[in-house]
Amino acid sequence: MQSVSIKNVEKTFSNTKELGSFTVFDDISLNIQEGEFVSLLGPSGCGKSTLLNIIAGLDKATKGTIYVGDHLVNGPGSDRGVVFQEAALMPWLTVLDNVTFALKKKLPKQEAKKRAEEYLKLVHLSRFLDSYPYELSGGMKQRVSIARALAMDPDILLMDEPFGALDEQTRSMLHKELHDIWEKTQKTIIFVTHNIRESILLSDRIVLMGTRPGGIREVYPVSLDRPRDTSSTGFIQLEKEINSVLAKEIDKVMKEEIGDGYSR
Ligand SMILES: Nc1ncnc2c1ncn2[C@@H]1O[C@H](COP(=O)(O)OP(=O)(O)OP(=O)(O)O)[C@@H](O)[C@H]1O
Repeated sequence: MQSVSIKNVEKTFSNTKELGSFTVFDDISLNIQEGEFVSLLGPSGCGKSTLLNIIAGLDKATKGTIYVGDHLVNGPGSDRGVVFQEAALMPWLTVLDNVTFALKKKLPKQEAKKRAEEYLKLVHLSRFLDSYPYELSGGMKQRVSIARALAMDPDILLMDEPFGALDEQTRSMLHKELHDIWEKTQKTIIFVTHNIRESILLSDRIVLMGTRPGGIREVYPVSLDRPRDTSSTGFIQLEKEINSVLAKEIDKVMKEEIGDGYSR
């Protein structure tokens, strides 16, 4: 497994339609330990996905550096697997073939198939190997997408609101599955969300980001015992504490977007 070290990272988009040159955040530094589960939490537009994409190597920082272990990130790499909000499966391939597809580039066909089956078992989809994506629910598609990323055996799993489009029950089932997978595989996970509960349920640390100016507002270590109980005093207290800071950040965004007419 590997650590991730983010050093003085800035991201500016030049020539945006509305704002011209626009700096999303100007100086983000954060060290994530091997095997740690870290959530990036914050209001819409604060740059969570932008930061995740820079770590993934899908976007470039304007300034600063990212290291995975002692390796400088300058593009996508097999040490990092990404899971997005939409599963983006290949509709013409079965569940098994979707997971086997990329594996076949690095393993002989039979081995790739065996490995894909193993990871599909881990996400409880062994009965659906021959199904096509259109035959699956949203939660099942997301499980395929998690299996596909894990099967490549990356050191780091980067997840961008992976459960954001799912109903509450499915989301809660997948929280448990992801927790078990994380315990079993000991992967380093960076998880983007704007859901406070989700971040407390899953994380070792929660990094709260804000906007205008963009950056890290607070870092909350979560020391509650796992599996976490949403009705425990510690859970509720932390939820309240984070909510009071996040609500201020959201107000700032809403006032700026809607103007003086906005009130909570
Ligand atoms: N390619 C781009 N060109 C110009 N601006 C961009 C681009 N990508 C993102 N932005 C801007 O950067 C800011 C941060 O976007 P980002 O998607 O990272 O936010 P986020 O915190 O992930 O939001 P959400 O929770 O809504 O997904 C936004 O203001 C967005 O409009």
